[in-house]
Amino acid sequence: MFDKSTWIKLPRNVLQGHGVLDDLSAAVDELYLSGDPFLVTSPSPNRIAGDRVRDQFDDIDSVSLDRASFESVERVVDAAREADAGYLIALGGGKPIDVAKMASDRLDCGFISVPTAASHDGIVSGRSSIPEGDTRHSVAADPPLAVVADTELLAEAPWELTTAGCADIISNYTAVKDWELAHRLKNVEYSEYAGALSQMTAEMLVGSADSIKPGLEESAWIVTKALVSSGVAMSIAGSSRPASGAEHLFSHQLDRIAPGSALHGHQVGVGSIMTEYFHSGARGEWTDIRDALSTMGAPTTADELGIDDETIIEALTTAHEIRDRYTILGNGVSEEAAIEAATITGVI
Ligand SMILES: NC(=O)C1=CN([C@@H]2O[C@H](COP(=O)(O)OP(=O)(O)OC[C@H]3O[C@@H](n4cnc5c(N)ncnc54)[C@H](OP(=O)(O)O)[C@@H]3O)[C@@H](O)[C@H]2O)C=CC1
Ligand SMILES: O=C(CO)COP(=O)(O)O
Ligand SMILES: [Zn+2]
Repeated sequence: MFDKSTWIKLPRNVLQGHGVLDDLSAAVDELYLSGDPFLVTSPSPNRIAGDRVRDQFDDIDSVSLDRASFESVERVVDAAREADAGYLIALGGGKPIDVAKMASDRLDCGFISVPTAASHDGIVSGRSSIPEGDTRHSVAADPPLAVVADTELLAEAPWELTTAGCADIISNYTAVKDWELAHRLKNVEYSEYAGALSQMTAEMLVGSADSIKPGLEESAWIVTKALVSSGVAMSIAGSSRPASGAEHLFSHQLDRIAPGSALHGHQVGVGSIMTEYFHSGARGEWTDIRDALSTMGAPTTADELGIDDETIIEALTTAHEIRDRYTILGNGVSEEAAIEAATITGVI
């Protein structure tokens, strides 16, 4: 009997462009949602754009979060229930978006993604990434019903947030290699379509590197388009595999042992240089990854991340413990191998 089936969930409306934040309520109207919105944000996004969102709705309560955690999810669930909200609006970077994504799943309601930074590819994805103790959970959740990505707002965000988004996309190269490896060695389910889309997204971004410069709204446009496309690849796969391999395990481990040191995208970019070295050796393509990151102004060394060499090695040797996801790190790399990889690639 034929027993394959798939259910791909994608956003219904994706608005991207200059000033589209002011079309948020129109985009919501198109979704025929019932009830009032509830805004989930964090301090800077709230300061920058909170009122522009609130001004478009008659009745809207909000909560501002300092961090992504299961506690924050509970806080949003309780506050949204209290407000009898019909749906959530997530305004900010990856943290409020991930928290709102998971809370909307708990509340059985939809959410709208309104990124204020082109810093990560969770803007559209159907995954919510939440740390807990020594591990990190990549929880399945519905993707947003709509995405409203205002390139004027995104272009005004600190440039490092945009370079973090570029690096999150460039890391797709190694994420896809890890996924293919896990498919070959561990029979992990692989989607050709999602893998190809993820890789093509990285190639297109690297191909546009010359147009990605601070102060250009065009840069925010190119990077956001890539982030949306990468999120769609995750939604098609039903997992973060197309965009998260060993380089992400390394970054998640850094978040645990050196919290707040560097942006997610910057950490995965540096991780990707080293994991590409593990994949293809000293003469391999790690130099292409390093050069692409460097052209876009993203960090390529421990120094540029603001993280000391010992912490880099500790994260690299223990990254495989973060979660049950087979990658090129296998059951762990030795300290000597980690030092050699980090030294040859110039990370330390
Ligand atoms: N679910 C998924 O598929 C994915 C999830 N992620 C997750 O997303 C997170 C990383 O995203 P990231 O955006 O870096 O995290 P944050 O939401 O923490 O944002 C990074 C920083 O940027 C600030 N910020 C956001 N927008 C602006 C703006 N317009 N102007 C000035 N400052 C701004 C935030 O301020 P403030 O501190 O005030 O909030 C924060 O300090 C990680 O937790 C990662 O795991 C990443 C990729 C995919
Ligand atoms: O950051 C992500 C993809 O870029 C999400 O991946 P995780 O599932 O590793 O959190
Ligand atoms: Zn990422």
